[in-house]
Amino acid sequence: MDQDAIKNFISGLPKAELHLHIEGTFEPELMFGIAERNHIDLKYNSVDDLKSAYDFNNLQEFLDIYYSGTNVLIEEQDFYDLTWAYLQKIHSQNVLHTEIFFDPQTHTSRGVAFDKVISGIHRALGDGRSKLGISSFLILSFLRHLSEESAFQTLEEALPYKSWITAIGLDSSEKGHPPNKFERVFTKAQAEGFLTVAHAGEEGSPEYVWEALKLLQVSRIDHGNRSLEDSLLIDELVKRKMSLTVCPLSNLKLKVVRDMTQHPLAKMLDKGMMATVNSDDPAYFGGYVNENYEAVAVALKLTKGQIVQLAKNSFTASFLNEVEKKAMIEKVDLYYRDQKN
Ligand code: HPA
Ligand SMILES: [Zn+2]
Repeated sequence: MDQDAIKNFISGLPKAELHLHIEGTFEPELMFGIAERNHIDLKYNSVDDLKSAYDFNNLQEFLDIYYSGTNVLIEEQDFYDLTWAYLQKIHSQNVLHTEIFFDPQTHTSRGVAFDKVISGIHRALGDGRSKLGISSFLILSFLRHLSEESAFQTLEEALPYKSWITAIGLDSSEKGHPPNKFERVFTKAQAEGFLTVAHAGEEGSPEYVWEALKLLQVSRIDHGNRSLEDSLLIDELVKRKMSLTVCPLSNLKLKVVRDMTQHPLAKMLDKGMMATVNSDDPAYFGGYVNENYEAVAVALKLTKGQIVQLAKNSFTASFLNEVEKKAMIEKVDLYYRDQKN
């Protein structure tokens, strides 16, 4: 398959996205627009000036810029606009279902009310459903560089909005902030009925993945790249059919992998792991879901069958119910069959 054929095949393929930080979809053009209407000065003179700062050596260098970009988000409408722009974008990429992280502490710590953040996102997701036919779930993610107490407080603030939130996640600076720091708050979250996921094994050691499984009882591991360093862990992940939400362009931009040809995704699939492809923070890493599929498909010379497997995995690993999953997977099969004829 040449590159155009791969691109076309991926673009029509029905997909789900399971690892996406809504704050990471903040495109520079929208950032400048919202900054202006909120009368906030960005320290960059232009979109190009801002984009030139998107050059990272590790996760922390990215996070510093990512958090500073959120400073212009103040009103409910800002969170709506941010989410709506993302939904329109993925609609053009044939993403039928998305499960979105949001980081409330990034906003509440600046004095923006939890209600404004979640109401704007929730309203856009409702419009995504009614106007674009995109189904979605929301995942509240704790910032792991902050304290356990702050996570407990955030969970408390979320309880009145329980019906809008499907799962609790864990993101931000991984090293030095192992999952065990959040065991008690995740236990409480589960008792309140939330599912759990956690970023683990992006920069952190395989031990962080073990902890996420055993202490946080996660339904998915976000990233999980470094799991491949531990053969017992690989066996455990395969046995549990544990899904990994892998983010290829993120891994490249944050230097988790040296080169896309070295990306562990092919190895994960070979070993029978439930890997999925996602965009993480598309406005910062140079691509949405389709560009992530394309990058790995080309670099790792994936077959059409493997690309289709990734799309099916994205639905299998989602929080949709079994009937919904089956219907989505049938759409993938139908597409593949049509493409063969
Ligand atoms: O890839 C990530 N890792 C950890 N925290 C994050 N917050 C946004 N993206 C990420
Ligand atoms: Zn992430």
